[in-house]
Amino acid sequence: MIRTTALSKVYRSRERQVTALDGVDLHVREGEIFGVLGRSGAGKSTLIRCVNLLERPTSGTVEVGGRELTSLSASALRAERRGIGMIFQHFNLLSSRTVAGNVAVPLEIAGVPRRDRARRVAELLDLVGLVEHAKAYPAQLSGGQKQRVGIARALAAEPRVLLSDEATSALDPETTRSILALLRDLRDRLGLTILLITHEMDVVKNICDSAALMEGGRIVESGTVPELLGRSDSRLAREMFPLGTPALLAGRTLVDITFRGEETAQPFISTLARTYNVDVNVLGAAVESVGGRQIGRMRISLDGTFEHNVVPIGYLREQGLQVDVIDEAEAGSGTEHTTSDADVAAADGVALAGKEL
Ligand SMILES: Nc1ncnc2c1ncn2[C@@H]1O[C@H](COP(=O)(O)OP(=O)(O)OP(=O)(O)O)[C@@H](O)[C@H]1O
Repeated sequence: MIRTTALSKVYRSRERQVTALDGVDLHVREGEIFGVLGRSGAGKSTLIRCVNLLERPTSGTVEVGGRELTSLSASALRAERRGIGMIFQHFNLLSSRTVAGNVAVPLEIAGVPRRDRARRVAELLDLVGLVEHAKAYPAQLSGGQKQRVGIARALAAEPRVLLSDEATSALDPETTRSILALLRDLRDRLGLTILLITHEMDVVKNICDSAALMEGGRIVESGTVPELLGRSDSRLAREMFPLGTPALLAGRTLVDITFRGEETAQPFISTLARTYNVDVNVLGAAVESVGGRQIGRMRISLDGTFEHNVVPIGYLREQGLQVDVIDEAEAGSGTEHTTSDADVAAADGVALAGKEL
């Protein structure tokens, strides 16, 4: 649905030049929610602004819905942009207009007749749960309500694509969750494709089907969340589902289990303990339930050395779980044999807390 090819953007001023994008190949599939993560200055805003050509790339191409935007005339580009809505961190609402008045702006620009406009605005406010606030002014709204107005306005022209530029960064965690739930619901109901940029790992973890990590104007890692989880070297997966540095325990085997939605670990762990009569300790888990399916990682320790546990580990692998046995090279400094399982569990915690890049 969205494809950028070898996208580059160089900002030049008299004193210096900055390469904000350096050959970005991005592919967002139709109907997915795709999150781009990265530290400040990584190039995220430039990328999203290049997708609807608010910013002209220095080189490379941008395709949205099969049309190459970079080759369109100004008027054809204006028409294509109607199919791309955008929401912003600071909402960008007109303070002198009511909620309904703000949502009506794109319809007025598109020349929609007054009666149709009123009907469409009512539908949009219903969609975002703001019917009762139609006559309120932005100053009378909470941050979450303002962002709902921003979302309704972005959807006014019935776009197929929604771009979100740090849309929840100015909101508290609970409001963030409700806005993310709204975005997911809108994607499901309207079949939207959503590209969002964020510096919050929790946003990606909560709603994204796919994610990319940007650094220095490049995409250094990308894939669907299950694909990323399947890569042992994925930084995004480690940040999303952190288990901490493993600490080896004398006479026990440490194992990391990754499950990607097709299976859940817990029933297998119980079966494992019963069938093979092994003592299993869960040392840490970073698990999220997405659409009724569990994805995440879990660290367990099994009684005995690796040689003693070849069969139970084989059993876990046969269940379709990704199983990584941790050896000394990967373990952290806590390898003293006095470390107890309880210490390790306390150190790892059940890592569900928010994490920022
Ligand atoms: N209009 C501009 N003129 C010159 N340099 C710019 C301009 N916009 C961005 N840059 C530079 O391009 C680089 C990427 O900036 P960009 O805003 O895309 O990063 P970002 O990942 O979105 O960061 P943030 O999360 O802080 O917004 C930075 O070095 C920034 O200083």
